[in-house]
Amino acid sequence: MATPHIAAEPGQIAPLVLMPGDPKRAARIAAEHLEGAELVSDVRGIGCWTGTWQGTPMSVMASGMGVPSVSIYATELFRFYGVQRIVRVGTCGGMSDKVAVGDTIVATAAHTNASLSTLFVPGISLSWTASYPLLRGAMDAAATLTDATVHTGPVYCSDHFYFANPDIIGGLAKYGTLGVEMESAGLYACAAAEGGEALTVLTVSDHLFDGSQDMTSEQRETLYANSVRIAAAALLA
Ligand SMILES: O=P(O)(O)O[C@H]1O[C@H](CO)[C@@H](O)[C@H]1O
Ligand SMILES: O=c1cc[nH]c(=O)[nH]1
Repeated sequence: MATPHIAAEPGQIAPLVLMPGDPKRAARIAAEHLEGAELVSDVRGIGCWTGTWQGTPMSVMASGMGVPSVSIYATELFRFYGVQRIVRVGTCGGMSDKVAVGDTIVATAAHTNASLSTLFVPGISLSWTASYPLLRGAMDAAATLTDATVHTGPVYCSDHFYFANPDIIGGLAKYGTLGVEMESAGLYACAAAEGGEALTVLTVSDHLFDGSQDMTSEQRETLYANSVRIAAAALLA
């Protein structure tokens, strides 16, 4: 049975899902990395392809931008399609001197200004964290990549792309936050709520402290090779 946002029939989406934000990146990943990829849903232009990765069924589906969007897709995948693991393959802005444009960040946790941290348990601001088995699988894979610079640590999942308050960015950077993006907390929250597993792997596409090496929109769509390799290995771990 289809959901309001996904047209696939039960069984057409694999238990393992790669989830970029950008629908065009999803199409590219499916075309370049999945064998026998078939489009199984295209509601609102959010394509979902299912094929195999090294013989194991895997799907690629975009999340769109922001916590509300990723929360809809992640919830419907976990709750109605039997999805067990979702790994986001995204981009982020660097907000630490330790990371450079082109590096990869594996997000162990997600700070957020989104309301969902305080929606679930009255009086408590919940911490959103990655699934440990996925995190371990990602780092085992990262250790084999000699051409990748991979960092682990918390990221900031922001509800605002253009509202880069210097006090917030500076404060989060002081406490070891590596990058800013817009979906990880929503994904981790939905995994926690639905009993699934989730991880976020990010390519640093620009840097908040030094914009000289920032990627173009085309580079953000296409330069994800290390993130995809790490994300797929995590799904298969
Ligand atoms: O490149 P994606 O995966 O979309 O991720 C980042 O890019 C978008 C903002 O440009 C937000 O979705 C942010 O999280
Ligand atoms: O959300 C995002 C994504 C990439 N770069 C940013 O600065 N923010």
